[in-house]
Amino acid sequence: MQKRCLAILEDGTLNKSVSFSKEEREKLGLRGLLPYSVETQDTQVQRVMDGIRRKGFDIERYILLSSLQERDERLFYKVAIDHIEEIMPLIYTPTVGQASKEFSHIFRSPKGFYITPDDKGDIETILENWPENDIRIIVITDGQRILGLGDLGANGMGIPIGKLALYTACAGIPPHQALPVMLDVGTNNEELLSDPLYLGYPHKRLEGQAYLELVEEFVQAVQKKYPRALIQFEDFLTPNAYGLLNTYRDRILSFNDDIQGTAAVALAGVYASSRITGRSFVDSKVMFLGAGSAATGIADLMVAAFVNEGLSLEEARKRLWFVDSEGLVVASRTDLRSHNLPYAHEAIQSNFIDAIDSVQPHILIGATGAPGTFTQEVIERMSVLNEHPVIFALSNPTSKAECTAEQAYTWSNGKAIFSSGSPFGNVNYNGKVFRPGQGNNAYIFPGLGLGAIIANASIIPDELFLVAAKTLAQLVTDENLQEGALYPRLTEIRRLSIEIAIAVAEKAYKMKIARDEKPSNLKKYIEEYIYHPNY
Ligand SMILES: NC(=O)c1ccc[n+]([C@@H]2O[C@H](COP(=O)([O-])OP(=O)(O)OC[C@H]3O[C@@H](n4cnc5c(N)ncnc54)[C@H](O)[C@@H]3O)[C@@H](O)[C@H]2O)c1
Ligand SMILES: O=C(O)C[C@H](O)C(=O)O
Ligand SMILES: [Mg+2]
Repeated sequence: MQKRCLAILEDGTLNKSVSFSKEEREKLGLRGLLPYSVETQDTQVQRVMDGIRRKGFDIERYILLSSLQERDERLFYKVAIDHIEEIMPLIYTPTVGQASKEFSHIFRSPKGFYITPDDKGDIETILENWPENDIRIIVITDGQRILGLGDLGANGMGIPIGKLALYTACAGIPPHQALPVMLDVGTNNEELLSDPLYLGYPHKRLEGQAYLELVEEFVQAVQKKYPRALIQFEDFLTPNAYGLLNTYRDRILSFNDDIQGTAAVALAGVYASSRITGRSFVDSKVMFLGAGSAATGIADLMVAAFVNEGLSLEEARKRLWFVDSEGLVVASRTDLRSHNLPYAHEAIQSNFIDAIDSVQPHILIGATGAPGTFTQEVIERMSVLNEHPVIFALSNPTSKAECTAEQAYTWSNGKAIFSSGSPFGNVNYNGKVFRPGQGNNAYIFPGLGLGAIIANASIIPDELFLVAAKTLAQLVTDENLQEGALYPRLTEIRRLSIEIAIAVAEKAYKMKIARDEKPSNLKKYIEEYIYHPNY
């Protein structure tokens, strides 16, 4: 039955507030419930932007936007799409980091789906409580490694909510087809456990077999109710991130964004950097600071890319070097995890600076969660070794970046080609304005996910990440590079995501992993599928 009167204004998917026309007000029983003026959606966008700009703190802006998302979904997405450069840092990194830390304190009304160990055996049943029947994309976290902020338990729900808002804003996934999931298995964060307002399962983390069984039960429930849904694993602690990736990558439509999405965005940036440095990718030597899931994910995709260009596996791996909190990753070390072993070269263990001197990398990629680790000495060494050192400070949020954009440009005398996981504003150095690109998986996952959904792929093999990386790199313009950015402007993100989606879907059809027939006009099909927030 069609909703009427207040029920319409209280339904965020139907509400358009003062944009209801006089005729609609008459027909829907809204006369008397709204002020006189009938406004366009653009005028409402203006009012929201004024409200955002009037606030003193980003966390208040986050709360305002979160309430808007509930109250008037289309207006929320219209604001996000039309002002993406201003809004993305408020609904995503860095503000989503702070919002996650404070989640239990700023909580107003629930969004998304929660699973705890108490739900064991019932997940299929409780999933029936979710009102939508056609979920296409799920972002799930267990909150144990939220950005570089550590174990935030159930407070980590901010991340799936934020990632899915980007799926809609950046790639047009219809919001009712997206499901944020918190796998709340407890937290080992004592501060949260002793916080009387903490909303999560107030116990130490479930681990081992019981944990894996809960994930498996969830995956099976999803397969049953939402067999087309793509599951994106997000912000799991590295051992679980790899464990779950290895369990599910060849079995279901899924990927780990921190390992694989990050890999594609970094590889795209590295490809684009060749056009400035003049050094081809295949001749590049890369040093990673940090040897966790993000850095190793990048290296693994780079190996696949090198091998595609004709190198042997061994030659490929030899171009990639890691330094972690214990120093250079070398074969003689006994503390390494299995994902490090392919990159544990025969060399003498050393500290970071000595490793730079001995390896002489062209590209430096930080994924440590440890701020300030790209010191002046590090940037200066890289600048002595390279005319244009390529520097990625990927750790999020901004407070965890290995260095700031300003430091990278200043310490390299304006020579660095710099990208960061969280946004930095333009930097004026010696009269030249640099626009640092944002090396964040947000350039990849929306388009990749859209492509996988469109093809209804059965799995997401590395080839799909490679094609996404190549497509993104090709979309970087000379103008972007002249500004100093290895990535296009975010204002282009919807167009970029569609290009990535087309390339990914095409590849899926070619590899015969698509479960749906290829439409006669793929681009038109995608354009008809995607969500537009206009009233
Ligand atoms: N930009 C992006 O798109 C993106 C994507 C994924 C992850 N990240 C960021 O990457 C960071 C790391 O994530 P992860 O999942 O790889 O974490 P992780 O815990 O798996 O890895 C961290 C690594 O950094 C090393 N490390 C820590 N402190 C160090 C120090 N002072 N010196 C040298 N090495 C140090 C650790 O030894 C470990 O190898 C996080 O801050 C996350 O936000 C960014
Ligand atoms: O969430 C982000 O901004 C990127 C990435 O997935 C991360 O975990 O840091
Ligand atoms: Mg992440």
